[in-house]
Amino acid sequence: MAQYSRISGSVGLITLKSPPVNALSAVVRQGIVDTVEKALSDPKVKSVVICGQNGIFCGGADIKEFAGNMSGPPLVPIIHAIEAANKPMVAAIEGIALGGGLELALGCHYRVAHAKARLGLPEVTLGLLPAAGGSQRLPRLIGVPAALDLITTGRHVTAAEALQLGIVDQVTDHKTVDVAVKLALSVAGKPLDARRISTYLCPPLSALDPLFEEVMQKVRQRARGAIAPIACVQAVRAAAALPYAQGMEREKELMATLFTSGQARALQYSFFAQRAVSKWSTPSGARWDTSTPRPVHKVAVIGLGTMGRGIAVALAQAGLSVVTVEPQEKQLMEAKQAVSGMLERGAKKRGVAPPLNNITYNSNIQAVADVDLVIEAVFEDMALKKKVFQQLSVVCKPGTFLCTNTSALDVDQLASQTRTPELVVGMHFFAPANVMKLLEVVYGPRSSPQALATAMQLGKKIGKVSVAVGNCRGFVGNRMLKPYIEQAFFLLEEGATPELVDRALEEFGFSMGIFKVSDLSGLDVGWRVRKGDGLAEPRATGQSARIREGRRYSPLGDLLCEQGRFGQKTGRGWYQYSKPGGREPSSDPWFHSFLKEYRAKHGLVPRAIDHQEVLERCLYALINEGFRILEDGIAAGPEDIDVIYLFGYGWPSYRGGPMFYAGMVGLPKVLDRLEHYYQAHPDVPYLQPCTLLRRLVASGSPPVHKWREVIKKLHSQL
Ligand SMILES: CCCCCCCCCCCCC/C=C/C(=O)SCCNC(=O)CCNC(=O)[C@H](O)C(C)(C)COP(=O)(O)OP(=O)(O)OC[C@H]1O[C@@H](n2cnc3c(N)ncnc32)[C@H](O)[C@@H]1OP(=O)(O)O
Repeated sequence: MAQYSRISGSVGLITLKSPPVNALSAVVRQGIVDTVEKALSDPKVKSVVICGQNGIFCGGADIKEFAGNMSGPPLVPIIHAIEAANKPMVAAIEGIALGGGLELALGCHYRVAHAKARLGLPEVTLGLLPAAGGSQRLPRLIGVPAALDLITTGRHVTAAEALQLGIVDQVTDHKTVDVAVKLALSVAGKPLDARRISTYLCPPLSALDPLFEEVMQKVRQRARGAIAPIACVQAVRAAAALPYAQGMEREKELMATLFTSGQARALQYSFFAQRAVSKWSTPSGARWDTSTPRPVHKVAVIGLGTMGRGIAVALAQAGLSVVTVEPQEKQLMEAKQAVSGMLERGAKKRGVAPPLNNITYNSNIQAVADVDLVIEAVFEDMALKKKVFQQLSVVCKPGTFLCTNTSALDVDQLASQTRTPELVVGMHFFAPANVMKLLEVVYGPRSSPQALATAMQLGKKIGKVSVAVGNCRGFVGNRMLKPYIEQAFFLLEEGATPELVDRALEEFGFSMGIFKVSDLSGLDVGWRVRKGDGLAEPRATGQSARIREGRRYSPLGDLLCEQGRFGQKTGRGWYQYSKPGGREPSSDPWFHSFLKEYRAKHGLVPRAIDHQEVLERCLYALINEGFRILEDGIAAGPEDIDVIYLFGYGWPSYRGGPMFYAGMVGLPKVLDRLEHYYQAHPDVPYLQPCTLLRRLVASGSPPVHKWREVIKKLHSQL
């Protein structure tokens, strides 16, 4: 709703009231219509201030409404009425003015922002464009290049930047509403024509066409298949080229296409999924709202390899006190230099002082005696990790949470090395740990709800999207990756090339195909794991060379590693590079003839494989494993899996995550294709459709937000 009052004798004050972010729901929009009418018809009122309650101006349109039938008064005429008013309208912006919230403010004749406010048009991140006049008013106000930047990226700007760009007229450290009222009093009765942004001409550009061509090219490259950024450029182009009314028509037309698109649905789903994962629960009944985290001020990081360094940086940047431990003096010194460099570069980017003093460097594990929480990040070796946990159990003060950054090992085995297994959880960061947003927080059967809640809270504090997951080999992300990679290997055996597989995946929207990713992260990583599992040993030639434990196995990755081809770091992998450490992959004739020989040796007759098959086999195998994870209770819901893939594995955001994507494709189709491929490859268990998928299809393929009900029923029957 919106509340109306009159203050300082002649100022009408309209307060948006719709917690938590004063989104413009139908009720709020109706409230604005009613209160604006009241203010304009009250002869005592000479000017009007619009603000939001609880220090928040407005978070934009109510995103929840987009999924249903939109009712209530539309926003565009409301903003037109405000701009056309014959009394000065002033927006008092505290907290945030985003999307429709900023568009509402742009309809006002003046804008005052609090110094801590953030403003932006983030519609593009929801698969939309600013269709309440934002795409037409912002370029008229701040010029085409700056508007293109804000609208196509959706980035938020600070009040200071907004002032510099000309989005707001004034920034204050004091009470924003008081300052806005003062301004409203001072401009009462003054002419308003020059304050109506829709009447402005876009600041002229010498070469409009080349500019838009250049921007469009850049945006297309960055968007990698997303349609909203393209539509945003087209809408701004209309602002630059057309009179306002025609520009608004174009804005509406473009929005109509986006509004009903699958991409918008996916992006809006992922907005809510991101928030849903913070409301975690476990099969044993622990929940986010009944578990109290303990405050964490001082954290230790054990091991300063690549992961440990990134974790230390992330913690220090969030203002935590960090104790690092690296027993090798030389490694310790190198790490100190590297970490300081990372902190300095990060601080320079953010325009703050580097938090160098937040970190101490130690070679003795005794240094962690008084920390609140430890994150172990030593080499991925169970025996080594067990030793560290035994030591931690002795050295740390009682009550210290002990976390491991393992990417796949059994958290419970590590917990059993300590006297307090209830305080042990996994905190699985993704490389580079100071950049990647994802954190898998892994609870074992003995982890306490408080330990889980504390790790989740710490993740949030350091800016991660944290997802609580159960303990199993590879947890959620890496467990699902296994069938995906396996299919990619099989496709090479059957006739595909790394180039073909990667192209199909990149056209789908991944920034890199699986073979390029494998070259980047190092083929030896998977090789070590396979060797540890007893899979990668040389076998006799013939049939048995491609069978392990009764199932189909491709030794292609092992064979490359045996040749010392570890990817980018050795300059050779699935592709070749100009030098060891080179970054630009190019097709490698050696690999192609090796593959040819390999197929011939194993009697494999290559066939034509198209993009469709690549996508179906790689992605549906991954999705099938996702269903198994849900079945096993390792992830609480499809949103958890999707958020993990969106933030940790480069899944294209406009496809919503693998589980959402399965729903978009249609569960019956996914089931049908898996059945087809399993029939063709009965020695590949990952292709066998799992029970939950079958159950969902049998229950009419409900939408993704209803899957939890089916999962619950399935669990109760098991
Ligand atoms: C044939 C078809 C024709 C089509 C024609 C269609 C016509 C339609 C025209 C409509 C034109 C409108 C144009 C305007 C569009 C928009 O405005 S889109 C929305 C733009 N705004 C945003 O993207 C902001 C989104 N929110 C955020 O970024 C953050 O939430 C925040 C505001 C910065 C606050 O962050 P934080 O403090 O970290 O809190 P959160 O946990 O993120 O959020 C708290 C709760 O608030 C909910 N929420 C936030 N924003 C919205 C919103 N805009 N709508 C609904 N709900 C919102 C969020 O989900 C959290 O909820 P809970 O999890 O339940 O607590």
